[in-house]
Amino acid sequence: MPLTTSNVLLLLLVPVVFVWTSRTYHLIVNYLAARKLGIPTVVIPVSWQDTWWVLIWGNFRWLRHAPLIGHWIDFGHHNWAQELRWRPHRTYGDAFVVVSPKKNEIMINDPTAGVELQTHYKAWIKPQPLYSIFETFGKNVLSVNGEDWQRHRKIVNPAFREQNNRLVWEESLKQARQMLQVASGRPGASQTLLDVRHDCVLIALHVLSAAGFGHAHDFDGGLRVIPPGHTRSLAEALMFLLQKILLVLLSTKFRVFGWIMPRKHKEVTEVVQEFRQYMREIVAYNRATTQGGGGGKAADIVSALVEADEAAKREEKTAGLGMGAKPMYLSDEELLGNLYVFNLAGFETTANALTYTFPFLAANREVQDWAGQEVDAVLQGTDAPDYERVFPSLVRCLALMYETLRLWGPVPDSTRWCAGDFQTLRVKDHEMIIPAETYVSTNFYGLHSDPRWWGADSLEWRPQRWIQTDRKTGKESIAPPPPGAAFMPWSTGPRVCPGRKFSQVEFVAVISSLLQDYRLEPLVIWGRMQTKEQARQALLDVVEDSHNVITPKMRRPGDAGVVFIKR
Ligand code: HEM
Repeated sequence: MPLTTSNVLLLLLVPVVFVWTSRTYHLIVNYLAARKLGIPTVVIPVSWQDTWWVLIWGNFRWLRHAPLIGHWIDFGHHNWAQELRWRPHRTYGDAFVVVSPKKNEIMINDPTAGVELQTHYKAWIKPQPLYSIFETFGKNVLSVNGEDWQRHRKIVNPAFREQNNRLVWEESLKQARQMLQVASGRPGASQTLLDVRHDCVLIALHVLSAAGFGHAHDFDGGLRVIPPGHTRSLAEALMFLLQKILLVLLSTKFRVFGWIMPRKHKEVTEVVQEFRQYMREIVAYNRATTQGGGGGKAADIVSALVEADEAAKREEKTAGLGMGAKPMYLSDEELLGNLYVFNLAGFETTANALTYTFPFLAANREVQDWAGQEVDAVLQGTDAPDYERVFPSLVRCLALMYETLRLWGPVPDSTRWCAGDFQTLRVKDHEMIIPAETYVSTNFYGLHSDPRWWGADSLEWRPQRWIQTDRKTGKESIAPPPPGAAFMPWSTGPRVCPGRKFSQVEFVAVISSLLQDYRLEPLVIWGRMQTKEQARQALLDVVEDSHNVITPKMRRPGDAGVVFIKR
């Protein structure tokens, strides 16, 4: 065939027509399947399941309010729940299905159905296409299902014991004090929310390094040091892996990526290798120290994990399981996979909870004084508050965390699909038969802020809502969510976050250290604002203008800030 212009055009057109026809076909098939569910449908031509669209979605954000196609942009983003919360459910109901050429996704904003999806982990499992993103270093407790998950969780659970929480407490106090010294020593004791995020990330990284991996460092310097035999610090490697998770996925899963972007591929390969080496060294060290079995005295997570794994190996030997029987322990690759996930799940989540709490505190002086009263009464001026005595009494500090997670938790929605060919799911009086490979996502942000359950002030940060007082003793404790509501920022049921208490202890230690010695005020950034009230409003605006990069992130953290006032 001669290479004429019309032939070239034809050659280019053929794949376009093929892709278009195939997508239209799948859209129609999916639409017909969605109709059978008996709930409202929203049809979109592109979705977050199209990788290419995820990469360019941001450029079309401005079209969100355009008539007719605005909702393509809204629902075409994987974390629309973060921005829109419960609002689309007012139009489409507490269960509706988003139909695209990829897989159908049912969105749920019903507390009972949401709890069922999280709790019945055998019927509603984690979809592999979504969770394989967390398997760069091996399968792990977060990503697997069924019997495999039970094996992982049995070995992971003992690592999160009270002994470990005490270590988290002590390390968090140390980090918080050092951070407060650095922060209050900055010019004018003031910082933008960018500095706040930076400080909170460093605290969380250091606490995880000490209480998770047995390596304690000082706040200033610490983890950024490059040990002999390495080319990057652990902090640097970790931040790269977390912040470029999509790049890491593309580079490790698709060989073609290396041909198209050789420089990026090389960088990813180096960082992955570096991180693997760190984790291998940590495991080797812990294996050596737990040799002989049962002798592990260290309180950090990894030593307990390695100890539990070695114990499972011994148990298996004693039980004399025959050839072909499934192992009871974790392979080396699975061990590494779990260490990676502890890093991923353990630091970004808590760092975020702290980062979002600072601006709210600075904008609400009365809440600082309210929580500060408790801190003064419980700590009574001591510099070394004892974990067992103090932590359970700092319920107002914990209420601050609940309230921040209610509005800005790290996981805006949570997706499952059914095990087997189908499952039934009831939303109020409507029962659906949900076929295999249909995503079912619980809208956490909707459930946590819908005014039907949380009242007219549902979008206000008001930690007092979490405190109840015993009429007889006057003792305060955390109140349950309002009647009919569900609150599950750490998920719920057997797959509830094993690091829940770890994160609570860390948060309370940091916040109580802050309130013991300081109060926060909104920072007036000269040239941008003039009054304290404008500075306060800027804090709230910057928080509200968040997008989602693995977890919620403020788009303009440099546009508002806080000042540390010594008491
Ligand atoms: C504010 C802090 C935290 C929040 C809000 C949080 C939230 C969550 C949520 C929602 C899940 C369920 C995820 C899913 O279903 O896909 C989860 C699972 C998990 N989290 Fe956390 N997390 C926090 C801190 C931590 C910490 C500090 C660690 C470890 C050091 C940790 C380790 C894990 C692990 C290993 C899982 C998987 C559990 C399983 O599937 O059995 N998390 N977390």
